[in-house]
Amino acid sequence: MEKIKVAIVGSTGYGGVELIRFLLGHPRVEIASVISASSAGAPITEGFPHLSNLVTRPLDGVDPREIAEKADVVFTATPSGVSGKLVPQLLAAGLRVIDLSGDFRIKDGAVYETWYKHEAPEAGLLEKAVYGLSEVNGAQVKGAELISNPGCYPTATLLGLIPVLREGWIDPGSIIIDAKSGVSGAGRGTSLITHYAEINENLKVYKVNKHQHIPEIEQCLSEVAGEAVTVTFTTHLTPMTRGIMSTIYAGLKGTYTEENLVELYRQYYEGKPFVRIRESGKWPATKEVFGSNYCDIGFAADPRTGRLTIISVIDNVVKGAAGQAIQNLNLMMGWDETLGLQLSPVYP
Ligand SMILES: NC(=O)C1=CN([C@@H]2O[C@H](COP(=O)(O)OP(=O)(O)OC[C@H]3O[C@@H](n4cnc5c(N)ncnc54)[C@H](OP(=O)(O)O)[C@@H]3O)[C@@H](O)[C@H]2O)C=CC1
Ligand SMILES: CC(=O)N[C@@H](CCC(=O)OP(=O)(O)O)C(=O)O
Repeated sequence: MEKIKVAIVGSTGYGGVELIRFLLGHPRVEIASVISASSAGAPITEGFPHLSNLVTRPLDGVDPREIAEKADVVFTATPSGVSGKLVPQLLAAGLRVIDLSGDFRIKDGAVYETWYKHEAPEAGLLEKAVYGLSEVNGAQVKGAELISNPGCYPTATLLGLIPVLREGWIDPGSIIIDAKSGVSGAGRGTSLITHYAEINENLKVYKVNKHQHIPEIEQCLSEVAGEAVTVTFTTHLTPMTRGIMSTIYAGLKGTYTEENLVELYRQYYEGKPFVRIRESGKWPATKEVFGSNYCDIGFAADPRTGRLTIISVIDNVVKGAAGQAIQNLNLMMGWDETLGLQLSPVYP
């Protein structure tokens, strides 16, 4: 079977290393270049012995022309601010790009600058970038030149909310999202907040009303609802390595049972292999998706308060980053979207 060649910039970060893990098992992909800004020339196995005998080529430097000579598609698993400057050069060199950062997700540059606190990429590229929420935007992803991979919290939250919002079953002004993440969501760099002694046996709230994923969630929900939607979104850091649980509350506009919700979601996600809907009264846990590309969703509808609770879980490094990026590569190329991603969650 003919293979395409891919390169990974930021291959020494959590997202990059996870891309390598899945792409090594992808039947239609050859990893042509693993790239590092700080360790070019060194073998990747120096920092990641678990890749011994699996990735034998040394790390390449960040040179868009060289990358274009080796590869057809490049993943940029680079920090926000870095992607915004690098991606235009990669596109100009003729590459197709799947960017994992937040730099191309927000269509309005001024909104981006308010939340990310640095300069937005050029407006034309923000317009061109396809927001790669695979289950929702798969048709636009096909053939795209630049895919902006969604954030980890937005992935769990939007997949949990879109069907019920689109159907008009909830009040768009009533949405509250309470989300928790494992520490790998913060990337591989060390910081006091993710230091073992600070997070072990601890639960921390952070970036209250200031999280950079708020405008991304609101942008997508507003498109779905056809009106401006604002949300209350609170993030927590938990003492686990991987996993996101997004617990979402909204006021119901009618009397809907959990059975109605299960049916609605199963219909909406029919033919979408990575979204699994729990039956009534069963709620998903982060361990049930650990190491996999699944998003599992469950519900509780409370007739006493008229409120709906949606619980949506993903592995932040997989469905929240590298896995969805590969799903988007598959959709971009017109392949079966599960190629290279058919791993069950790790248990126990
Ligand atoms: N971790 C997660 O769960 C998620 C992460 N993301 C986003 O994906 C991106 C990658 O995240 P993650 O892997 O966790 O981050 P990490 O901090 O673990 O890795 C980022 C990598 O980027 C590389 N890098 C840094 N500066 C440059 C530069 N100037 N040019 C080229 N490469 C550079 C670094 O490697 P080196 O110095 O070797 O080049 C580093 O390994 C980020 O934008 C993040 O916000 C999105 C969803 C979820
Ligand atoms: C636990 C943790 O710190 N998570 C990070 C997720 C960041 C991320 O994924 O960055 P993007 O904006 O590129 O999506 C955070 O809350 O900022």
